[in-house]
Amino acid sequence: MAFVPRARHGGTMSGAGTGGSDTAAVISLRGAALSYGERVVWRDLDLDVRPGEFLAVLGPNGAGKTSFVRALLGRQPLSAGELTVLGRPPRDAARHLGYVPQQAELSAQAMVRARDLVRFGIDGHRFGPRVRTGAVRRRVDEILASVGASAYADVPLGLLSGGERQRVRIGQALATDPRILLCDEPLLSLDLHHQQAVTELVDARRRSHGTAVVFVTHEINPVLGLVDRVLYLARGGHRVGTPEEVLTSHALSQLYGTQVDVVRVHGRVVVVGAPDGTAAPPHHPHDADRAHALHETDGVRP
Ligand SMILES: Nc1ncnc2c1ncn2[C@@H]1O[C@H](COP(=O)(O)OP(=O)(O)OP(=O)(O)O)[C@@H](O)[C@H]1O
Repeated sequence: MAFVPRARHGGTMSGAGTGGSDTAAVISLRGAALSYGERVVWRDLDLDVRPGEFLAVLGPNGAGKTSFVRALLGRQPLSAGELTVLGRPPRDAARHLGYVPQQAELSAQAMVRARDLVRFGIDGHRFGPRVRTGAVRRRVDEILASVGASAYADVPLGLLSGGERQRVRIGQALATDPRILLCDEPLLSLDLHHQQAVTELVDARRRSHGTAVVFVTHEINPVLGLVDRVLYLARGGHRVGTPEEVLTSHALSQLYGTQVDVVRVHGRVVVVGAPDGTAAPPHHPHDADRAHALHETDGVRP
C-alpha cells in the first residue's frame, strides 16, 4: 500500500515539534549539542522528525551537517542533551537506517562492483545464517532495477559516472529496507539531470514506504519542492522550520548576525551576502565562536 506523506505543516522557528502531528517521531533531539573538544559545532537543538518527513539540512562548510548525520548514525556522541532514533539510542537503531555517504568516499570501493555494494547493504551487517544465495541475488537484482542501475550491475564503482554511482549507493541504502534515509550531499558534482534522478529516487521511497529523509545539501533548489522542513546550521546557530519560514532575509540575517538577502527568482531561492558563502571553510579557527558570540550580543537565540 502506498504511503501518503502528510501535507506540509507549519514548522516552528524554535525547532521543537512539527505542528501537532500525532505520529511518533522517528528522530528526536532535545537540548542537543555536539562539540569536538572545546569547539561547539551546534547546541540547543530541539527537533522531531516524523515518518515520511523530508528534512533538508543546509548550511555553509563546517557548520556541522555531516556531524549531525554522524550523530544520527550513532558514530558521534552528543556533548549535551538527548537524541533518540526510533525511540532508542542511535547505535541501537542503526540497522533501520539507510545511509548515502558523500561522493568523496570512493577510494576504498573503487574496485567493488555495483551488485556487491548492494549485496553488502542486504547482509553486510547481519549476524547469524545468511539468507539463501539465490534469494539474495534476486533481491539485489530487484534493488538495482528499482534505482535504474541494472545495466551496470557488474561494473566496478570506480568506472561509473558520478550519477550512476549515486544510484547504486541509494540502492545500497535502500537494501536494508530503512525507516530513515540519511543522505549526505548526494547531489554533489551531479548535473541537473542526475540531480533530478537522485532526488526522485529518494522521494519515491519516502512516498511508497513513509521513510523519513534527512538530506544534507548545499543547494536547496533541486529539492525545494519536496522539503517539509529545513534545519539550517550556521556557525554554531540554527533555525528549523518550513522553507518559507527559514529561507527569508530576516531569518538568515538573524542567524548570521549580518544582512543576508534571500531572493526568489522563477521559483528558485538565491541567498546573497551570507558572510561565509557556501564554498569557503572558516578563514580562522575561531570564526565559528565569533559568529556565535555575535548572535548572543545581538540578543538572537541561535
Ligand atoms: N572528528 C573531528 N574532530 C575534530 N573536529 C572535527 C571532527 N569532525 C569534524 N570536525 C570539525 O567540526 C566542524 C563541523 O564539521 P562537519 O564536517 O560536520 O561540517 P559540514 O557542515 O558537514 O561541512 P562541509 O559542508 O564542509 O561538509 C568543522 O569545523 C570540522 O573541522
